Amino acid sequence: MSREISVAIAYHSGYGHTARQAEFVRQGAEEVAGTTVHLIAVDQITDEQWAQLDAADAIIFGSPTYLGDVSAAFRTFVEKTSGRWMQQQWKDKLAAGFVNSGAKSGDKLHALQSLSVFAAQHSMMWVSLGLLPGWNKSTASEFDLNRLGVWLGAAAQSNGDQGADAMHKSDLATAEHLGRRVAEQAQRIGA
Ligand SMILES: Cc1cc2nc3c(=O)[nH]c(=O)nc-3n(C[C@H](O)[C@H](O)[C@H](O)COP(=O)(O)O)c2cc1C
Repeated sequence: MSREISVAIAYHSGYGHTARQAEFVRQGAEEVAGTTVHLIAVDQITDEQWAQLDAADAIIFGSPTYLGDVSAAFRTFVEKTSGRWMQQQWKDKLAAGFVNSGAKSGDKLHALQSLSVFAAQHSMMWVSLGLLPGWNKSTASEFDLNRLGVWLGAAAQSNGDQGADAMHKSDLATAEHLGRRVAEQAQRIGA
């Protein structure tokens, strides 16, 4: 039997690509019965949304990769959590992350590692992607889930000359998978 849980997605997107990825994370979490999802753009965060973060069972963090790390706007949000960090207010909440970049690698693993260290500083419990890598055999397809072969979270690559509507189907399905997995884990831990 499902219980009521809440999953918050706290993300930044400068040009809309990571926002679209966040939408798919939301869809995935909403596929799990009993889950309420709050989608929060951290550069416009309101007091009500801070309260949603504080009340969430799980927070999924998302950022584009800018110069090999999370964006400055995401980092501003990170620093704004320091009061909560001092009180360890988010201790034992589930956490997970997703990142996006222009290049296939683009050093986005480093941005994802920043998200996981941020979660660890809050003593949160990190949920990995839970997928084997795709697109890594002669018979494989670029439309496999996890085509970019990341374990720590969900990754996406967005062509620099195209808008968010052209994002790769695999990356969006991988983002959806992450949202679903986090909500399932929140359900399981709460059971
Ligand atoms: C300031 C800046 C720095 C960037 N640095 C990187 C980078 O280090 N690696 C990379 O692959 N792409 C980099 N990009 C490309 C973005 O990661 C890419 O365009 C991404 O889709 C932007 O996401 P957004 O639309 O959510 O802001 C950079 C873009 C900007 C604007």
